Amino acid sequence: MARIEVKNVNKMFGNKFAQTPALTDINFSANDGEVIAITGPSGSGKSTFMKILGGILSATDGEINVDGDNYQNMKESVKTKFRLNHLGFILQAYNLLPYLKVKDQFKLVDKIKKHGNMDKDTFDQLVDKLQIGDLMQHYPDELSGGQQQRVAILRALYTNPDVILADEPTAALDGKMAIETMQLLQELAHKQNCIVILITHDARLLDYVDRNFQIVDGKGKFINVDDAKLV
Ligand SMILES: Nc1ncnc2c1ncn2[C@@H]1O[C@H](COP(=O)(O)OP(=O)(O)OP(=O)(O)O)[C@@H](O)[C@H]1O
Repeated sequence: MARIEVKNVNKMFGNKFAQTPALTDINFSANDGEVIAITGPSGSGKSTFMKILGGILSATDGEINVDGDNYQNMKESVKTKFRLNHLGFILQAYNLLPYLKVKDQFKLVDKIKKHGNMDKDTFDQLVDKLQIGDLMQHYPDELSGGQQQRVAILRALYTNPDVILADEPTAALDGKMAIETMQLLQELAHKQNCIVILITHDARLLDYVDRNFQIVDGKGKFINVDDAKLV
């Protein structure tokens, strides 16, 4: 059985008078050690699907099984604990806390999750790799979009998640940094057996993924990575 299994998931937005389907009958799986790209046109349902995978949004119906447990049926408190211990989110909005300096964004994580966070050596190496050493004393609104994105990436990885969900994680980065970040995510999957699921519009990043799940008009299917046509 795959580590993550999604069966017949539908998502409707709206109210009881008018509903619009955002996702229709989605079936998906992810195994340890895999990098999976989610691709598809704007508005096709990619972010909605990722939010459902991360438990931020509930599906209208269907199953999301993680390690054999139906995520949809978990109590909110269990889901929150699961997210904290297993998931790393890299979101488009970066989600850095505006009133905390960069260094304190990590200290806050230490307060919320006291054990199992990144060791100092690995942290220092990634600070170098992502070039954020000089940013530690700054507040998020003093940073460029790319700098905020790099901090957000390290903060997501800081809890040592085994599932990384990333919504366009390299969109604000220059070409070289985008590729290096993608190589870092690939290394986490292939060497540390994490699952990396990322939404991307950047065809260059497909060189670093194992599988490609394409969503078009709310319907999804795995397609050959080499055949992927990004719209
Ligand atoms: N909270 C919401 N309420 C109502 N409709 C929504 C909501 N969130 C998303 N939608 C709709 O669901 C559809 C899918 O949106 P979604 O953001 O998942 O697409 P996407 O593929 O991630 O797009 P993009 O590539 O532009 O980020 C769109 O028609 C969008 O308008």
